Amino acid sequence: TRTSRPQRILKAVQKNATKGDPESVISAIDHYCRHKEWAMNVGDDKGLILDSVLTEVNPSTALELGTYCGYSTVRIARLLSPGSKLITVEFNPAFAAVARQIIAYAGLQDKITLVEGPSGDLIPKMKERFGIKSFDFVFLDHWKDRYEPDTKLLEDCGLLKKGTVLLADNVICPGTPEYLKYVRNSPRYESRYYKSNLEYSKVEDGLEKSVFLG
Ligand SMILES: CCNc1ncnc2c1ncn2[C@@H]1O[C@H](/C=C/CNC(=O)c2cc(-c3ccc(F)cc3)cc(O)c2O)[C@@H](O)[C@H]1O
Ligand SMILES: [Mg+2]
Repeated sequence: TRTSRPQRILKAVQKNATKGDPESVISAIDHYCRHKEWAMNVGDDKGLILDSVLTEVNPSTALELGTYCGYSTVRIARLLSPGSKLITVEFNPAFAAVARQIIAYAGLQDKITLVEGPSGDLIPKMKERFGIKSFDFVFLDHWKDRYEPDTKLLEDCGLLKKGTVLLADNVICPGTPEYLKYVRNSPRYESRYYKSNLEYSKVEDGLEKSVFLG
């Protein structure tokens, strides 16, 4: 096909959403992916859990691993208080290019810094490059076998503090067994599973919320 799936999602946003209105961008993507073609956005069902955890944490500094088209980026940034920042990491330039346009369409570019590159290289540079002391909130939604190593890397780089909340997508489907084992068995985390369903489907999936205890 001539266009990519992310490009078709962007077109659906430009056609059906209102510029500067994040809610309409979220709805346009959800409608397109539910009725036209599936895509790996966190989606509306798990999105409600993401919203409730975000409202509870009210992070000043948030990190997202795996931007893709920017759906959860917009979902997170729309709930941030004035002056709060979200850094999102994406290593596929084509996906990053679409995400930038969707973020701009939602009018949230001032709250979001999209950094292109692999998380493994970028996490150690967060302090020096972005003046981050630590993150209040981390959303993990990139390659599933990278959740555990990147969490350990965030710890080692001193980017987690007492009370930092990690929220991980897809802990059931496709599944993140090593990550679950790590956060559920480590004395340094208080973990809880939020049952839901895979985006735009009836298959079970869920989010794992893990609070770093310091
Ligand atoms: C190398 C690790 N570091 C990375 N650093 C920066 N960006 C990264 C990284 N990994 C992956 N990415 C990016 O994150 C995104 C990858 C997400 C991987 N997600 C999934 O595989 C996924 C897959 C499903 C799924 C579920 C059921 C199915 F039948 C089929 C697919 C559902 C989801 O919600 C998913 O999140 C891409 O944009 C990729 O370019
Ligand atoms: Mg996901």
